[in-house]
Amino acid sequence: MENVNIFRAQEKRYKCPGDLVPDLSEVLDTRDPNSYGYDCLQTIRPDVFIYSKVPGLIILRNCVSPHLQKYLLEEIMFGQLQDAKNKTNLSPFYKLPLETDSIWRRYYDGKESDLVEGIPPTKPATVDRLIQKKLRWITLGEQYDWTEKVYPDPSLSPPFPRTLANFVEDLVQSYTDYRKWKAEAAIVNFYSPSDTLSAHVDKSEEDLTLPLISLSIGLDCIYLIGGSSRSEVPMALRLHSGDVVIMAGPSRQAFHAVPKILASTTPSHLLTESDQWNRWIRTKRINFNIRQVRNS
Ligand SMILES: O=C(O)CCC(=O)C(=O)O
Ligand SMILES: [Fe+2]
Repeated sequence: MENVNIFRAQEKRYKCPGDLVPDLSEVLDTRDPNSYGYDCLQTIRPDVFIYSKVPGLIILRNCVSPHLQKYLLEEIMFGQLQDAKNKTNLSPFYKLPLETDSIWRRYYDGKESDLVEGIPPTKPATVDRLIQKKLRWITLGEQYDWTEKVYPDPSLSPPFPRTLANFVEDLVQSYTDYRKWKAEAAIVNFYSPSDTLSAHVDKSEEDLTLPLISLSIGLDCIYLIGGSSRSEVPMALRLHSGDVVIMAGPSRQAFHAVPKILASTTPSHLLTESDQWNRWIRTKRINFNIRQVRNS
């Protein structure tokens, strides 16, 4: 029988309020050769690792260049977030201004105290609160429906952003056996230091053997990944800005979670001359979680 408490105990172990740091002594950090479990890592190319305890998982250390990290963040905030076709967790609850008057644009231009009307019974909220706290995800390409847990008719979806697709398709081709893998949908997760993502398996895609690829930008996090049930003890991995994880093979259907975002770990290359940008990025981890949805 599944003992859900085994995974949950590890989530509890790392989860702690905001700026506090949990005990990292059993967390694998690919940037620290003295860290726990480092000797179990196998280097298959410089900066590319596999880990015997999680078959199929590929860790690409520092794989997204600083330039591309910034480009992807700017494209999300100044581009995709302004387009009503890309759904966010806020879409059903607020009358969001879009295009050049988007909540991001207002925030960025110093109008963070502006109120945005809620769709009743949701109360209005300031632009600052929406950007800093309430925006948790946006979908790109095929728009996953979180309520029905399905991907609706693809002909209604906006196209998948090309730069991001080219980048991850090359990685999947280089490091897995899937030569024709296509980026069709992404969930972009925004986390602040007190946010967590609880244990789950992503299983709405048609072919659950096709790899899933995940880019981390901004604050470091602790990422847990176990096996096919919550009874297996997960490994804890510290992910840094620029790291990529490919969940291929058995790891594609493994339980995983993000119990902790580590405050004050933003790399300086993500800062700009804008105070508003810096105030936002200093307290965020942004995860691009990319899938092929359809059977090839
Ligand atoms: O934030 C992460 O690294 C993982 C996100 C995730 O598992 C998901 O979006 O399904
Ligand atoms: Fe996931």
